[in-house]
Amino acid sequence: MAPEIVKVSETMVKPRIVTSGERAYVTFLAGNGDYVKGVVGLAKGLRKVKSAYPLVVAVLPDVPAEHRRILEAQGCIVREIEPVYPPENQTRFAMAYYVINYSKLRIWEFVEYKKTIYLDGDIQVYDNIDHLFDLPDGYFYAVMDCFCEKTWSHTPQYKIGYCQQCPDKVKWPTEELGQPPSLYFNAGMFVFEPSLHIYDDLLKTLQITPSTPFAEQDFLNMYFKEIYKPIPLVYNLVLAMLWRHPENVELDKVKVVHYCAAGSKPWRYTGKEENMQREDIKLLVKKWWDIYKDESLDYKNAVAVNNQLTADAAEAVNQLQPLIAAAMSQAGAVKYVTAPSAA
Ligand SMILES: O=c1ccn([C@@H]2O[C@H](COP(=O)(O)OP(=O)(O)O)[C@@H](O)[C@H]2O)c(=O)[nH]1
Ligand SMILES: OC[C@H]1O[C@H](O[C@@H]2[C@@H](O)[C@H](O)[C@@H](O)[C@H](O)[C@@H]2O)[C@H](O)[C@@H](O)[C@H]1O
Ligand SMILES: [Mn+2]
Repeated sequence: MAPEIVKVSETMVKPRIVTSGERAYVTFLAGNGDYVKGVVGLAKGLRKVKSAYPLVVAVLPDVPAEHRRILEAQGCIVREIEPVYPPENQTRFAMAYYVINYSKLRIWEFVEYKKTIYLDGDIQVYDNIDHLFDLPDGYFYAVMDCFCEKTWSHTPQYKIGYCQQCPDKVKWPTEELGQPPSLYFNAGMFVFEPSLHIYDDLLKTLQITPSTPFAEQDFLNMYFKEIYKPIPLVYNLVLAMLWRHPENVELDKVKVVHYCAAGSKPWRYTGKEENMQREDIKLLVKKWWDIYKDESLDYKNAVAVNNQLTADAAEAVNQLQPLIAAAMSQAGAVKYVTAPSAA
């Protein structure tokens, strides 16, 4: 039986006055390596789709001052967080570096925002998704993951070829393995509400939860299991879906692309890894680079363009003013039109 995917309306049902301070996109940056390029690309992509909300970057202490400067120069709000480590145990993570991803949990402390959308640094937004902030409060929204990549080879679902993306292809053997796995989301993108209460409980629960191969992604799936609501795949295309479940993907409708397949990080792309010579992968990597290299999307240029447009508009009103006054005096009206002062 197919899981119920939340119907997302792209137009607000009732326009609600929201002070932009209530909402923000949040991403996470660790280390002094090249992920900073991913975050710069994300900041420019959100600007290109005219998102109305800021991008907050939660940085670990090891992110160098130069990288923080680059991000601030791109209009990001940079906030330092302390690392979060899972309890000591012998887990082998699917990727050794996943251990740092538990630090993502710090973003529940960002309670100056009522509603936030988390995006990995290896994600790009190609269509405006601000409407997701209007999803009803009290739930955890994210896109369902896929179990078919080798990174899942430690799981029973991988071993029997079961995937939640096609639950009828290989039936889950309940008599042998009990209940099928609960719906499982990819933790590279999710809509959530920061809360100090949840934050404290997350950290407390983490300390008594043995770590598992997909680190904080497994933990978040366990923790939010009761309130998780799947949203359409267009909001987080995990690249492996292109070759594992092409029947579920309409690439021209995809709004958010998650470059998480091995070898697909655009800023490191060599095309040598498996699947990386696919035409759709090459196109998506080029799309990412087109935004990353587009200087008109740099914060300083975008602000300059915006200021110029504002000044031009004020000048146009000033030039129109006497014509309006003359027309109104001819029409016998005596009221005087004053132009808005130039910003
Ligand atoms: O060296 C690193 C590794 C990871 N990350 C952050 O942690 C997120 C999750 O890691 P990654 O996206 O590589 O995991 P994947 O989605 O590929 O499994 C990244 O997107 C970055 O935001 C980072 O900043 N530096
Ligand atoms: O720390 C665990 C990570 O787990 C997830 O990545 C995985 C997952 O998507 C698998 O399904 C894919 O097979 C794999 O390629 C991919 O790396 C999140 O994207 C990332 O943000 C982070 O939570
Ligand atoms: Mn990722």
